[in-house]
Amino acid sequence: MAGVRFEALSKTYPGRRGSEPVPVIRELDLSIEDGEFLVLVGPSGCGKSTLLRLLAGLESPTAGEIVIGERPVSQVRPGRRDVAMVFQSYALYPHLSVRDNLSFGLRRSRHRSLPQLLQDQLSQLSRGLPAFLRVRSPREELIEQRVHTVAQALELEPLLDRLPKELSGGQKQRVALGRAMARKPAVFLMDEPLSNLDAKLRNSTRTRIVDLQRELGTTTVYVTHDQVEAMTMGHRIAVLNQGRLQQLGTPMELYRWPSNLFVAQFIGSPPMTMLPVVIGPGATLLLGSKRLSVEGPLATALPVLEGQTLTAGLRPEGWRVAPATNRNLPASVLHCEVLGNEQLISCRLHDGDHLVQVRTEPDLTVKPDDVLHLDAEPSGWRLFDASGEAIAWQDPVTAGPTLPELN
Ligand SMILES: Nc1ncnc2c1ncn2[C@@H]1O[C@H](COP(=O)(O)OP(=O)(O)OP(=O)(O)O)[C@@H](O)[C@H]1O
Repeated sequence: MAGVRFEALSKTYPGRRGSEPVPVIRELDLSIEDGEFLVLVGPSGCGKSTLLRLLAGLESPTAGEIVIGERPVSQVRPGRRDVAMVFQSYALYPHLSVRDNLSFGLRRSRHRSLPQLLQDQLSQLSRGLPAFLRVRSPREELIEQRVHTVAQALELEPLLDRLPKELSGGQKQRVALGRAMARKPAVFLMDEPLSNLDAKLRNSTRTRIVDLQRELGTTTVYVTHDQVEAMTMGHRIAVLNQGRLQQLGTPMELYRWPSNLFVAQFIGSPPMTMLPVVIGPGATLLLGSKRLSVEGPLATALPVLEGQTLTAGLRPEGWRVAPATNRNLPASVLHCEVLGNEQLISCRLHDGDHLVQVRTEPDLTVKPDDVLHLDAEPSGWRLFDASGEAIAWQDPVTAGPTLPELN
């Protein structure tokens, strides 16, 4: 097993017929620990699949290096990189049984002497014969053993003799996972492997992947668009935008302390509400006629910022529906969604006409056009400057606030 390092990695596709070249990955530096489960997220077209393809060797970098373990691999052919990729489309061989799909990568292994090759051929040819006539090379035995272990782990044993067309989507995806696992690669690459599955199957396969990764300890890079997968599966999340790394951290670090506006709005569903505020005296934010208090690490940064206009963000659970006072914010309800265990209310603040998403308990009865009075959790505020960088976001290493740079 091995960690992975991207060192100043860039990939630019040549433009078509005289059009501009397309930079897709831009000077990316990122280290993935040995045994880590890293989730890669970002908007469509930000370069996630390209990064996986670069790591797998299906694309060559324009500049920079990729290191697997301690080995630079930019010049190494895909088959020699010891990585296995699982795609959204499963990519099973339609004419091969589940058993043969699982063992396909193992049979293709190249380092064999001529006698081994002959022994393996003989072993393959005799597969259809009655057991007492069959010749089994040691390698063939090993392959059978691996297929058996993987089939057991993924509950594929009853399906081993079926063809892919005789499987459900979830079963096909388990075969695709099994094929990657059977090879015991140094690194697993997974490109939205669950996106073709229905919600229930997605949940069960998600936990199965997490358990398997923990058991095998194989370094894994997992691309997804799904917020739940991003928050629950990985040790860390890397957020990409336009080929640049925006933030790397544990799911809760990114959720609680996004390092910029992009991450704040990309991580979390529904996203943070963003409001233009002026920093007032005594750790307060001025929004229209209202004064909102701030507590926590951010409050210590506010005195030096007094008078500045910044963007303030609050997560949906940072708002609370409260009895009317002259301190809280009146808002008109636009619509509500009851999701069983919670309710999401979209409303429009009377101060400044801003849209706000509020997460409440499901039993609160509200309807469109009702007026609610909202309190903001003082420690829930996050602040961003004009360039979109977070102010005083908590440094996860020191767990202390990073104070803003003063001009
Ligand atoms: N072979 C290619 N030639 C030119 N441009 C390409 C090529 N492959 C990808 N691109 C472009 O590179 C950008 C990144 O593509 P990539 O598939 O890596 O994005 P992604 O983040 O995986 O997107 P999605 O989430 O939609 O799958 C896109 O703008 C895409 O059009």
